[in-house]
Amino acid sequence: MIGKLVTFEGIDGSGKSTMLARLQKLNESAPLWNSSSVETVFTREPTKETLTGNAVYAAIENNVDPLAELFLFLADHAAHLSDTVRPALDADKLVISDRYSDSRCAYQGATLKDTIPDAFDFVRRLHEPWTIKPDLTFLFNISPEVSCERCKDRGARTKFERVDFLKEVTANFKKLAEDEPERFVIIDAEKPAEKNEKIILEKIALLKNE
Ligand SMILES: Nc1ncnc2c1ncn2[C@@H]1O[C@H](COP(=O)(O)OP(=O)(O)O)[C@@H](O)[C@H]1O
Ligand SMILES: Cc1cn([C@H]2C[C@H](O)[C@@H](COP(=O)(O)OP(=O)(O)O)O2)c(=O)[nH]c1=O
Repeated sequence: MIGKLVTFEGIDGSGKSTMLARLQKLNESAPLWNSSSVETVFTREPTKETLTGNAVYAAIENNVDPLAELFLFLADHAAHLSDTVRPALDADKLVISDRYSDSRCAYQGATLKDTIPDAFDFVRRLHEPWTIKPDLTFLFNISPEVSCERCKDRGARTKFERVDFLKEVTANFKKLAEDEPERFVIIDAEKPAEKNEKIILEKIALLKNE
């Protein structure tokens, strides 16, 4: 495996999809990786229009048992690795994923905290034997209040978009970033996207030379 894996993490409405779309557009005119635009793969978790991704969205909408939900998210991660991430890395590509394993530690670490002892660590350890670790993770940091304000027009799209819950998720993301400071870059996601795009492009350029 010789490509590089970059992930975007953060609570709902922190601007991850907006940034991914900006980079995708930029990549069409000025390739981010090597000489051709096809050498960067833009992807996401939960995956879209796949068997496992559809199962995850159905689980979120139907309030299934949180442990069952975790395993659906994990199944989607396994399928994402084998269908998209591993083949792209094997072909020396840059992979940029909107959400990845840290979302599980942060969100399911919170949904399971009253049912599983040390849920955060349990979720992290479930990934370890088989996941592919990102080379670089941008953590889009906004307050849960701003997040909910930005998401208010999404209707009942996800049950996770509540200030008290997002505070716990934020604390879990913070813990992940503290544990691996060399992998994480914290982005002030309340700042304009243009400014953050510049920071992200600079870090990706550095990664290319590693
Ligand atoms: N840097 C920013 N400043 C202000 N608003 C932003 C910024 N980035 C994104 N937004 C807006 O916030 C909302 C949520 O952004 P989105 O990219 O969908 O977040 P996410 O993918 O993290 O859920 C959208 O309406 C988007 O236009
Ligand atoms: C990938 C992932 C997402 N989620 C949650 C975060 C979102 O609230 C929801 C749907 O993800 P997503 O569609 O990426 O939402 P957003 O665009 O708001 O970032 O699923 C988890 O709880 N665990 C996970 O492992």
